[in-house]
Amino acid sequence: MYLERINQPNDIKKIEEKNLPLLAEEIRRFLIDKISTTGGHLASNLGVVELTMALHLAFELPEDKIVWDVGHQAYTHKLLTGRREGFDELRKYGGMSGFPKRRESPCDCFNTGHSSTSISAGLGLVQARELLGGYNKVISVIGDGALTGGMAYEALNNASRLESNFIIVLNDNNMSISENVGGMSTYLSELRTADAYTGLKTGVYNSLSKIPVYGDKMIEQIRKTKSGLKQLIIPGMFFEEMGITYLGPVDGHNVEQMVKIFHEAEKLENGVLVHVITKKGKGYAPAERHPARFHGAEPFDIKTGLPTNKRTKSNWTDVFSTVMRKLGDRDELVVAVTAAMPDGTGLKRFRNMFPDRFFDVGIAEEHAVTFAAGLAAAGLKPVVAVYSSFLQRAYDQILHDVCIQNLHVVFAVDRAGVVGSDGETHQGIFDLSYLSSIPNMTIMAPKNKWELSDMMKFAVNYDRPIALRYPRGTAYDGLREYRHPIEYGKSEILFEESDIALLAVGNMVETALVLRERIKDIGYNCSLVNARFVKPLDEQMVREISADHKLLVTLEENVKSGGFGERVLDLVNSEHLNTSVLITALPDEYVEHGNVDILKRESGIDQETLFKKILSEYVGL
Ligand SMILES: Cc1ncc(C[n+]2csc(CCOP(=O)(O)OP(=O)(O)O)c2C)c(N)n1
Ligand SMILES: CC(=O)[C@@H](O)[C@H](O)COP(=O)(O)O
Ligand SMILES: [Mg+2]
Repeated sequence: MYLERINQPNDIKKIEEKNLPLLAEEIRRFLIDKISTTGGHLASNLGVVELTMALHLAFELPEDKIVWDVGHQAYTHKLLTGRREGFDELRKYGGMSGFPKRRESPCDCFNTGHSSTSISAGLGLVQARELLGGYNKVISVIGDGALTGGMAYEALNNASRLESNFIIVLNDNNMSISENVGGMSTYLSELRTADAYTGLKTGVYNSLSKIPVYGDKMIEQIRKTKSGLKQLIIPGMFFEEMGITYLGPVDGHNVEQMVKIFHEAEKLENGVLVHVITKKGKGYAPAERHPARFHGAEPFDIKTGLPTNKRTKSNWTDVFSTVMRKLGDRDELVVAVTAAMPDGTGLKRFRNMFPDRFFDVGIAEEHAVTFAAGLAAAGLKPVVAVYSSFLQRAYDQILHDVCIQNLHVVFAVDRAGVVGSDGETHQGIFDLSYLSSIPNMTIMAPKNKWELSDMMKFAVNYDRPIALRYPRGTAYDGLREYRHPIEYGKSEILFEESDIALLAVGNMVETALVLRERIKDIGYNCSLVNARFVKPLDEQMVREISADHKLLVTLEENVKSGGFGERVLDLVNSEHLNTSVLITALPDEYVEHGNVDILKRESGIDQETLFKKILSEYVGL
């Protein structure tokens, strides 16, 4: 067992070269075995086993710094830096994160989770090295999918002036989560087949260099010519012209070749991009066949590749997916936009039915929003389906391009609230705050799956910026009989009594329903309001309910700061309404990874904690 011999950084260097393929095999078996029980990002990790080994062989950790873009592919890196035991608790509460974490190991030099940050961060480390010294090589590893993100180009542009070594490894598996998209992806496909031309390049240069005096000039001339011929002769022209040396393409499953090229790369005194070709899911047939399905896998049966836990109920995304298909059918102006998440957001079915009205723009949330603003300005009804935490990136585009112009863009904000095992980078707990602060924005949150459907219909028929947010996981299918038509800015009163009023946002209505039963069981009266609209706030409802309730309790799965509760409190205070307000929301903290129920408990928004808080508040009045 070679893997057992790896207990700390650089132990891989003690393994004989001839045994490295066996180590790679063991790593793959280990990852498949562990992830089949814990779940996790399997396909991307299987693809970079040899690449990671080569990096660890060529460089010295932690003195050299590897920045992993997104970071979902860093499992082999974790193994090779002595974190084998951590895999039993991978992505569990208190256990090892699924992403690089500086607090976890000195070999994790930069935290990631969101895409396309690695070149910027790497360049920062390089410039700091020049000023402060203290460490050695800096290597940013970025995928072809992540290279569709705008930040990557901003960083490349910035790196072009660099006069010291900075290695960028482009891990090209021709896949994002789904098929990769766009011009860069096409360009990389051409480069992938360009190794034939690498020989041509060397041959032409060798022949020319033998011609006295003029040979060198001709080589220089070829270098400067912006012709198609040059594209053939010098692969990687795009990067070369940016001032970044291009090396490759190299077989990302050949450790020896990669180590050699990394050693070449580290000799250069500028930015250098090493183009590495890998296969997503390598070594596990179901993942090779279905890389998207095994990108982020739930626990699965290794033999069949099928999920261990069969889903019996639809999740929120399924409901959104179905309603989008119906809306697309009914209204030809409805178009759909995703930033590289057709599977995760449920837009795949819309794409299959209406390919001309579906736009996957790559991992480019900022662009997605402004692009949608353009679509809306021309009269279409764009629905931007996006995860709450990824939409954070597009704050200015929402404000500057959509809301100032009051354009009709619908934001379907998925994964809103606590998402679980991806952890702090992915929790969707800020959207109510960041969206609420933008004038002209309307924000809704459905209590159950029927309301999600009704709200989507309402949103596409509205004519200004509008967002609705819903969580990850199973869609609530209770309270079916409460399906009052959606009225702009109006909440839905589900139970009207006195004493305590629970004002709940979206999925918190389900929790509030149980809380209400418990409150009533101990003898108090309790009303329950489904807020429906976070913005505009249903002020009339707050005024009326304040009149006969001593305590208003707001419930939301969002940080308190800038959330729904603060809006209610602000109204109560500013109008001196005769009631008290208890805001229940997430604290001003990042929520780490783990099981959603545990995380909610730790954050104080689980049913039990809420019950105690409400009672103690009410009794104390
Ligand atoms: C800003 C942002 N948007 C979307 C995602 C979701 N996401 C995670 S990995 C990924 C695909 C990355 O593709 P690539 O960089 O090629 O890595 P691979 O999985 O192919 O190794 C996407 C879209 C994200 N992490 N960050
Ligand atoms: C790494 C990444 O950002 C995605 O793969 C994310 O983990 C997907 O999350 P869901 O599982 O909620 O679709
Ligand atoms: Mg990829």
